[in-house]
Amino acid sequence: MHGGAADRSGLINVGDEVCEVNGINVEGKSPADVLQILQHSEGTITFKLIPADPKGGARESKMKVRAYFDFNTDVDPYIPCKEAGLSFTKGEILHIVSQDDPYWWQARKEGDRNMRAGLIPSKALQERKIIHERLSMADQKKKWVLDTINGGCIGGGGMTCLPDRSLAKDPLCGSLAALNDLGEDMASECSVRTRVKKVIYDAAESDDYDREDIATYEEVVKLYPRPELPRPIVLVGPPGVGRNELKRRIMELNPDKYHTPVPHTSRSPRPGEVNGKEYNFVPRELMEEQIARGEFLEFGEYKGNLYGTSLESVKSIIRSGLTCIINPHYQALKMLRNPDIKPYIVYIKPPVFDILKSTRNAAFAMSTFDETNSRGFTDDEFNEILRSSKRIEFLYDHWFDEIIVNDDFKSALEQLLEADHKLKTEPLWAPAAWLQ
Ligand SMILES: Nc1ncnc2c1ncn2[C@@H]1O[C@H](COP(=O)(O)OP(=O)(O)OP(=O)(O)O)[C@@H](O)[C@H]1O
Repeated sequence: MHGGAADRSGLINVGDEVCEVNGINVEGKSPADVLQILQHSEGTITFKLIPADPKGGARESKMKVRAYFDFNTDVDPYIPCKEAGLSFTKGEILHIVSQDDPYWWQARKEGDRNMRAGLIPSKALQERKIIHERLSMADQKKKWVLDTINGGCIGGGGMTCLPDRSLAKDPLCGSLAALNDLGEDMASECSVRTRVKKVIYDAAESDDYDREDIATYEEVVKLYPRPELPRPIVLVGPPGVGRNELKRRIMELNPDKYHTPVPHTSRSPRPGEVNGKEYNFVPRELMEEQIARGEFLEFGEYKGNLYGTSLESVKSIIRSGLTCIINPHYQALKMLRNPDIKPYIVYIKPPVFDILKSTRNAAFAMSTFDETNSRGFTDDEFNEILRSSKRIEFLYDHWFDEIIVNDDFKSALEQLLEADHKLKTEPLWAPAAWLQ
């Protein structure tokens, strides 16, 4: 292990061949056999080695990654040696020091310079675990449907059938509970979708595509602030959580610093509307062509007219040296997260139901689920906000640079201003791919 006793002694190197341990010939023996001998040895241990080519010694890798999952060495059923494992939580930065083994990499936590390296699952191993997890979940759902039908639970005498939640305890099924909740959410979403939005946006990519992505590790580097090209702030969150209000207020506080792109529309200007101010008015055919070419971050149709935000409008604000602030539909994240834009993604999270309801009611907040915006939120709508927040977190939380809980509005705004200050003054971890 990097940083372990053998490594620190400087006497044993990667590639050395072990011939004898305490005088016992171990040629042809497996590593497990040699470990047995070591476990039964006391005091000084003597190795007889054939040294590897001194010039061919393994160099410590400099790769840093952000972990996109939690790993707990105490509960992992596959780790060859629990004591040698390195537990971590989602979002932590790990310094990968060795990828020699295809299944178990060696890593240190960023900043822990003196710490001995520990074993972590390799990308390939973690991907296999996730695929296994998804397959067992699909099997479980199939089994549940069959059991339900065979057991006569559908319409059967008031009996309630629920999927077996105990599976969530299996370490390989760690996110099963989240997925089950999600399944229920999707079913219940249908019942709440009676709302009419002012503008219904569609993004080019679908959620299902994103769910196919297997998030394990992402190589990261420190990105230094460039005042001439400020990174845009992207506010994501469930509809109705308050992203628009936060964007409006931050721009009101600093009109010379923050800008938001002017949306495009295919509808004709109304009296008094100026092209490039309220909207960029474009002919429908042109907007359709631009959408087909993938030039729109998000788009949708409302009352026969197209509306959307173009990628170019975001880029032109960045080039002007102003901080672009946008609150797109969460499906636009995939398109935004690229080296040209380098977004700083802030997730606006709703507080728990009681606080969500009391803060919004106290502020006489207007429901964004109501087309006329003339009434408060209903309990169903608060629940819908919470349900869609769970869904967004499940799909995209590994991309969030910052999470702000929007309970008290003033404090949420302060946190957003602090986040922007950090963005402008500190080097922050970002995907290495953005610099290549
Ligand atoms: N922390 C808060 N406390 C009280 N009211 C709030 C808070 N945050 C937002 N609101 C109010 O909630 C309502 C909805 O906010 P907003 O329009 O910003 O939501 P949104 O996330 O942009 O939703 P949509 O994407 O559906 O337009 C507004 O009336 C806003 O003033």
